[in-house]
Amino acid sequence: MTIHATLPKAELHLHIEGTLEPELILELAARNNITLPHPTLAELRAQYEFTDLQSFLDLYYANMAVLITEADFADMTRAYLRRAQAAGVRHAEIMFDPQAHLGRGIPLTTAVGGIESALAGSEAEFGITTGLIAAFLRDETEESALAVLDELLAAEAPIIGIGLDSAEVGNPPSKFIRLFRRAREAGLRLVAHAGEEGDASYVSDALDLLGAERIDHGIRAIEDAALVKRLAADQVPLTVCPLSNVRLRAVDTLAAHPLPQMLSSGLNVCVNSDDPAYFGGYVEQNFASLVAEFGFGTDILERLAGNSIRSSFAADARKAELLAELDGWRAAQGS
Ligand code: HPA
Ligand SMILES: [Zn+2]
Repeated sequence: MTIHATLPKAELHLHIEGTLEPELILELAARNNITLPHPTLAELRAQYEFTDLQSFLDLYYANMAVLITEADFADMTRAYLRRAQAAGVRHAEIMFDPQAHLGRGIPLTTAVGGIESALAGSEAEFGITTGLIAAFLRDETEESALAVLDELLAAEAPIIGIGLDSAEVGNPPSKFIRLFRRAREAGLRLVAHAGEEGDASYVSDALDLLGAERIDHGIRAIEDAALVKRLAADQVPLTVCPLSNVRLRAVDTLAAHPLPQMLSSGLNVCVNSDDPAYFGGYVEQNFASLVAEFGFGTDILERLAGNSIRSSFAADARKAELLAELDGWRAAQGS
């Protein structure tokens, strides 16, 4: 195993629907008698050339059509956990898109039940502790999100928090103030995508208007020096996804990615895979690309992994256990 795979880490920015590999899409389509618009592996794979966030989202939502039964959701989730174990992931906080499934006529209980049945066995089977986050689609209305949140709460769905994803620009945090207030009152943790395609104001508004505890992406915060100072002072966690940013052209090249500048500005950044089946790599491949591009050494890898563990919503005892494992990893590097 490479050192990027042995590095003990938490993955905090992961859309479970974005882990559907093309092979599994075809397998589930066959199992459910669904005819796909791109029915062969070659044709399907040819669709994975994205020009921006929306061109990715169009395929991501279309491919979800193969998820019909609880077993489908469970198989997808177990495949991710198996792959994450090989990537050195020891704790995973997993987002899913309840509205995307409800919109296709799939009951919430099917999606949540299937994902949860895989998560329930994760610690024993894969050594990965987990948390489930319901992400709301920011291009749908706040009323829709509120209704789905109420349904999740009424069903006592095993979620630890809520997030905000999908098309960012034109759907700012101010649209979801009531949603986040209600989730906070229900005792849920709060995260939001911000500053992926949207400018730095999306990041500050997610903090100020929504009370987000963690920002997914946040890379465009770097354009606002005052915001960078604030994020550094408050050590706001930013779940950065380098290969995603390259594939969705949020940055021109990996060499142009702001991660090194974010690190030198003292920001609390960690590395994540976002939608690994779509963006060319799981989390250890994100680390490997960063090492190849920027020459990050053991100290930076340890800092990034430490940030991921400390920024997680895992219990304090679990965080302490993983930080001790990270110490052990560092010692084993002989430095
Ligand atoms: O990278 C993403 N950005 C926004 N919404 C998403 N939904 C799945 N992946 C993403
Ligand atoms: Zn994301």
